[in-house]
Amino acid sequence: MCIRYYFILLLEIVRKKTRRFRHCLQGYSGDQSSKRIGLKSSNKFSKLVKNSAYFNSVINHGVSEELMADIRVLYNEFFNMPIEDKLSVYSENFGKGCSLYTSGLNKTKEDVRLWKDTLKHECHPLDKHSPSWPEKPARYREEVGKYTVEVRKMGFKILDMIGEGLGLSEGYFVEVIQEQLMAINHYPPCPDPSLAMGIVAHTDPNLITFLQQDQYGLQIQNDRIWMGIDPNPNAFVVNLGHQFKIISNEKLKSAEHRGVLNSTASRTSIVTFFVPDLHDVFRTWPSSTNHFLVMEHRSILIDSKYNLFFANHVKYKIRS
Ligand SMILES: O=C(O)CCC(=O)C(=O)O
Ligand SMILES: [Fe+2]
Repeated sequence: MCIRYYFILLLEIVRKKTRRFRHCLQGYSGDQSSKRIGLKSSNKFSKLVKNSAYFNSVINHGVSEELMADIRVLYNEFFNMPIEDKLSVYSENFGKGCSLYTSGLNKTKEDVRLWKDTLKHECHPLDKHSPSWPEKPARYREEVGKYTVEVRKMGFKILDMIGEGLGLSEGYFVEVIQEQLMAINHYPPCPDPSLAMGIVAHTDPNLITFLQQDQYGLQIQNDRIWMGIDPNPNAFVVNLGHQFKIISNEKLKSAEHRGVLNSTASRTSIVTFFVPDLHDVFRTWPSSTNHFLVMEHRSILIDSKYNLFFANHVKYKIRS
């Protein structure tokens, strides 16, 4: 579906309505930006996450490598299906439910084109959401269902470890996490990667994100320098979102990241977002924990500006 954008992009360049991204031509230069850690030692994990503005690549996470590989194959099949097979889930109305869309969500306001197709849907509870998932490939619902359950287990294990560092009781996040969403971003090879972006610089607005990837393309910003994240297909990249920054009193940071393109290989990132209801967080946050900022944000968030706050937050910041 992306290919039609090529011509739009060329036209925009001619009309000087867009610019070239030199940084897209940079390659992956080693695993400088993420620390690879196992899930054995919770202390080590919470310390690392606390002291690091970086993403962390998690290994020994408990999700089987076989399942991760199957999911990779499944999504490659999905995105390579004929358009007619994908049309049943195609939608440009980003809301609840399952949708497949090309480029960004707000094309008229974008000042950069995103060279990607994204499939997104909710995951939990499974029996409520899986009937809206794609019917093809035929094993989609069964396999992705298994995956969401495994990722959920891993997610709460990691959250418990981080929670320990914040003084929260075990299982705290199970009580407040309301939504588990998946976004699968497919970036086909781009004839000229300097004309477009995969996904522009942003921090995730949710609590925590778990990302599986197969090719280089994900970068994070550190001290104003963009650095590549190791594309280890068996690791999960754990990325703290803006909600974590709020509820941790800014002890934890959410890193700005983006996805760049390449001209030879396609790339797929399989991303799971955990989203708590912040009302629940504020209601249940233990009084023994220092939560000055939680209190400060409560007034901002628990009112009519709540939606606006997140809408503004996800508004992409374009940097070249
Ligand atoms: O594709 C990637 O590596 C990044 C995706 C991402 O940041 C997102 O979906 O929020
Ligand atoms: Fe993101």
